[in-house]
Amino acid sequence: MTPQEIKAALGAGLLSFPVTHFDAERKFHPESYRRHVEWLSGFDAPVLFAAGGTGEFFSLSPKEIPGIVAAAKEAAGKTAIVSGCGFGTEIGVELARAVEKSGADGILLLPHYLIDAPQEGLFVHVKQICQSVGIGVMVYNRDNSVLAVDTLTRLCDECPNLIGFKDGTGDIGLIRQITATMGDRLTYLGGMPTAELFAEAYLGAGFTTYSSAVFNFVPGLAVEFYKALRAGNRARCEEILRDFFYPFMAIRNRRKGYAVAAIKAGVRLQGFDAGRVRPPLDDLTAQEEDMLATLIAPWKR
Ligand SMILES: O=C([O-])C(=O)C[C@H](O)[C@@H](O)C(=O)[O-]
Repeated sequence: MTPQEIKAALGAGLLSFPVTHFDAERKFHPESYRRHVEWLSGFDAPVLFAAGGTGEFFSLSPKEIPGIVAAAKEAAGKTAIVSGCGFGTEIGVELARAVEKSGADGILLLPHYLIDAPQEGLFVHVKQICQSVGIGVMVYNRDNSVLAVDTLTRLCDECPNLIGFKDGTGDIGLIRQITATMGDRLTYLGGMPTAELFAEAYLGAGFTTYSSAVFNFVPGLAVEFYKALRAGNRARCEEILRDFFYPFMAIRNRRKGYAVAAIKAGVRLQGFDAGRVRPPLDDLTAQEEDMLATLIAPWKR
């Protein structure tokens, strides 16, 4: 896909980040992953993100990621696949080139590793990643990698293939300034943990769409929420928030890392052999998994 094609696809609907499936030794488990991606691509998601945050990008070796992208491409049919990318600039450039060769339709650049950096350093980092590939790039704005409006403007001027901006800061003032300044130069994607909890506010701030982690295991419900939101059906959104998202949030908030581990548990509960999370994350306890099973029972496939 060209950068403009992936930009349009990103803006066409609800997005999601499949978990990465592991076997008993916590090695990538392609067969189970492909079955899951194939199931998800049957729902209304124009783009899926392989090896993103929910896909435990931070626990994968850069060598594993092109294979994960290739497996997602094989299983996804017409659904476009964007790959996670990140770490420092050197690794990021190598990884960006490798996933482009594996067929990725675009790249999501996650925050660089560990250290805080000045705006000029972030500018050079993002620019070098963009210039290393021909496919579209979107930046994930959060933690140690928050771009000021001026930096983003310079990047858009110098990198025609920078097509997307995903936000995980929750800083409504900043993101409104960005959408008001950059207009339709970028596609905007809400990416707070359990994005539905913030989706209405992000749409109000000019965002195009959001990514749903729970789409991994209750895709029908995630799509229903998305459609109700887009149709302005606030009553239905609030009902789904109360029946599903707030109880899910209570489980997710029990321990650090559950924004990913609870999603993987949900995928296992739907009958996929997704395996356990890799350290430094940890899995839900048996009791917490039972709570999740009760919550998702009405949406069992
Ligand atoms: O990198 C990631 O996996 C995300 O931040 C996307 C998730 O889908 C997030 O939006 C969520 O938890 O709903």
